[in-house]
Amino acid sequence: MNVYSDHQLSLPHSVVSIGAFDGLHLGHQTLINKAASRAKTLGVPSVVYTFNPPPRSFFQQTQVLTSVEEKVELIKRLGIDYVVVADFNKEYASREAIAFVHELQALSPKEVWVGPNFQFGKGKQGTTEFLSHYFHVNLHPLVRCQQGKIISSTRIRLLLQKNQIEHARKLLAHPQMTP
Ligand SMILES: Cc1cc2nc3c(=O)[nH]c(=O)nc-3n(C[C@H](O)[C@H](O)[C@H](O)COP(=O)(O)O)c2cc1C
Ligand SMILES: Nc1ncnc2c1ncn2[C@@H]1O[C@H](COP(=O)(O)OP(=O)(O)OP(=O)(O)O)[C@@H](O)[C@H]1O
Repeated sequence: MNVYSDHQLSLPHSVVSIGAFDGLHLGHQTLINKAASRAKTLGVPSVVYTFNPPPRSFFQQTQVLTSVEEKVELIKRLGIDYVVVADFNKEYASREAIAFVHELQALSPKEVWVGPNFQFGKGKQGTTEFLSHYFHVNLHPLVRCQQGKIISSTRIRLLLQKNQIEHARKLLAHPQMTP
């Protein structure tokens, strides 16, 4: 698997999944696995486009669940061909949504896979609906835990704060943590 910074990678075709993916929890893994399986079916490379630090930690100083090294390692284990890790800083966050679209166009995605709550661009102005004007966007349903609650990095952070480590681990479902 090859790792790139933003604006470095250009591909003739691909399937791309996008997100902060902090923690690379079971919901993230399911989304990325789906995108990877679509890439195989279409015979094109799979790309994960992510951000460092996670935007929520940049703006709200939230706890970071996985270092960028851990996140890249976990993505590698999912059998992804390329990872783009964008430096998320003040300059990057102030880019318009259309600038992000132009960057994605360099990857020539046949399909883009995100969750229904994905937003991007300055002030979160870019919606999945906006993205779908430019790409074939597939919205993966939000993965839930056994009790039916949506799995999210925010929920895992809260569990860790409450010292519910085992529960958090179950939702993270990292390969080395499952028996
Ligand atoms: C070009 C670009 C600019 C962004 N600017 C902002 C911003 O101004 N404020 C903000 O809260 N998030 C911003 N984000 C982060 C997104 O809101 C979002 O957190 C990110 O795309 C990851 O999606 P996810 O949280 O669904 O994983 C930006 C993202 C991109 C790609
Ligand atoms: N439970 C889930 N099932 C499927 N996809 C998800 C799930 N949670 C997030 N996603 C998708 O994965 C990508 C990364 O999302 P993100 O990093 O914002 O996750 P999150 O867990 O919702 O984080 P946070 O709680 O910090 O907002 C986005 O495209 C998002 O829509």
